[in-house]
Amino acid sequence: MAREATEMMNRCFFGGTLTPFLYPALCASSLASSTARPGPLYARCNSTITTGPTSHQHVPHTTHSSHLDPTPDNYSLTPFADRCIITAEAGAGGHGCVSFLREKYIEEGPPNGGDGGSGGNVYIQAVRGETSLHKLARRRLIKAGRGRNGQGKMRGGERGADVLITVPVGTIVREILRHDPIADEMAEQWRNERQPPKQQTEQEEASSYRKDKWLVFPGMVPSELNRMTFPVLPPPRKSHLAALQQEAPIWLDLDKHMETPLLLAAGAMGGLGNPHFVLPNQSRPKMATRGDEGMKVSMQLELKILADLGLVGLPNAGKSTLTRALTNSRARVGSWAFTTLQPNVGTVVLDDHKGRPAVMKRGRNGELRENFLIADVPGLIEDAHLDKGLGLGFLRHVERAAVLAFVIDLSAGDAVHALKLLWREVSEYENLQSRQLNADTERRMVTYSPARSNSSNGDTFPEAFGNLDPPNFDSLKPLPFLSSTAITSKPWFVVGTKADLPETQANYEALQKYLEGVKSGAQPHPSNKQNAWKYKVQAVPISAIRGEGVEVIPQLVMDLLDE
Ligand SMILES: Nc1nc2c(ncn2[C@@H]2O[C@H](COP(=O)(O)OP(=O)(O)OP(=O)(O)O)[C@@H](O)[C@H]2O)c(=O)[nH]1
Ligand SMILES: [Mg+2]
Repeated sequence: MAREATEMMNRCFFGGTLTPFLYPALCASSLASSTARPGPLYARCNSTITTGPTSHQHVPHTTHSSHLDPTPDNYSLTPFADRCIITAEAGAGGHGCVSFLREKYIEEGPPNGGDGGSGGNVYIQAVRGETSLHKLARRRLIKAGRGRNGQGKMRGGERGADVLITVPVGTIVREILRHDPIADEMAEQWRNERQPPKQQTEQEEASSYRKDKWLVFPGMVPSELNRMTFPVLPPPRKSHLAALQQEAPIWLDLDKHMETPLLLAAGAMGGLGNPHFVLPNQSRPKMATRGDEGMKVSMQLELKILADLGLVGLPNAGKSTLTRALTNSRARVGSWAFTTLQPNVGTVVLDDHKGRPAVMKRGRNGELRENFLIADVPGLIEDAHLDKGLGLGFLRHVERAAVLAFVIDLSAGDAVHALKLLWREVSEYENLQSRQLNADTERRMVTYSPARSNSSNGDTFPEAFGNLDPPNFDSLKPLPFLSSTAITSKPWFVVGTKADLPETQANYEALQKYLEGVKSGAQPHPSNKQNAWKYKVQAVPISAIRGEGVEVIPQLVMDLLDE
């Protein structure tokens, strides 16, 4: 019985986009030929076919709340943030140690101070379970552990603890600022090496005491310190892990679950113990170097939910009720505008072995899809693209949805007008995004100017090269751009909700007629854009509050995912 009904429903729905349960008059002829059984059909969300009130009957107003018609206080609210700025600081290195061997009969033993441990690394990983950036937004500074100092008896310091930043899948990471003391030092040294050699006195050759670099034997008096000669400072060092570090500036689009973390900032190197400074004339050096300071990277994190279906609609259209009807989510539902203040993500289970018809769909790598994600965002109002209402801030979550569903309240006036209004806001948002992308591209463009050749003056190449500034290799490479499909080229369909209310049928029919026109090209695409997707566009009438008509949506979404 259930199978027959579903088949018939599909035939009705996909053949002429008619629904026997909501608007029986529209489907009467096709039903008459396909079924001999009398009585209206009701297909509920859980696929049990029952008899219920017909469309002209009012929904009996009951005081009982249910999953689909909950009381306004029946919802779950999880903390949510989709943007934050964090500073990741790699661990500083531990200091080297000044120590000497002390044993019986060995009065003045050789130096045996260990090296400092290197600092901890900062990693990032996009994981499936995370849904929000609120935890990171609260922390702001994320610091890896400092390496421990070296100790006597040649004992090296322990490494600093690593930190792992876990973010939801769909997070975009952009570097804002970077402070890398070792890279700065290396650049400085590079420049100095290319300067014409100065006449240095022997006194200058040996480095002087630099408090930020040297650590001296405890108990040393200032006069002794002044008399001390310090060896030349060892060159700046980077940990071998720094080679795996993300290139500057960091620009990541973490749109897949990551099995292994990605290194953002490698920990700094520890200082050198006093055995490193033994010289022929100084067998007992009383100095060690301090550990390096860790690098700091400030980044902007932005979450753009990666849902398969994004719901776009005016406030109070019934988006959250539809999310509840399709999923187990407990999005807030209320009969006023802006009930939803933050995006809700629900998981639509395609086959939960409870009688819901299995929707067959294989993913890119051949595995059977068991579920898909649906993003319910706050309602859009007119001029949302000018940052009115809450729309603009949340449109980024539908921007990356594979399929868009325009949810339109059939009982709230002209549905075609509402659809055009929604499309206008969405396409304005898209224009805004492309303008921003162009500005970004311009900012990142590198103007190529060939190096001036001085060969006519008889200069040799290395000398001519020596006069140039150090090349900034990072700026020479084109940075990867975030690939995103234009919103207007995404497949979409319209969900006409509240079809259980009286006098919605004419509105639905007008909407259906308009969409036929769009599909055939008689009407312009509601976004007024050329090449916008319109091939299989259709409207689905539903009553989310009763869970009627919603069962066709999963199959529709799965079909459109291939587009
Ligand atoms: N009769 C009827 N009422 C519905 C239906 N769907 C939703 N409603 C009612 O419409 C009102 C608004 O529903 P919501 O789901 O909160 O609407 P929304 O689009 O999420 O609203 P915002 O979050 O404010 O944008 C609630 O009172 C629902 O009970 C439906 O199919 N039929
Ligand atoms: Mg809502």
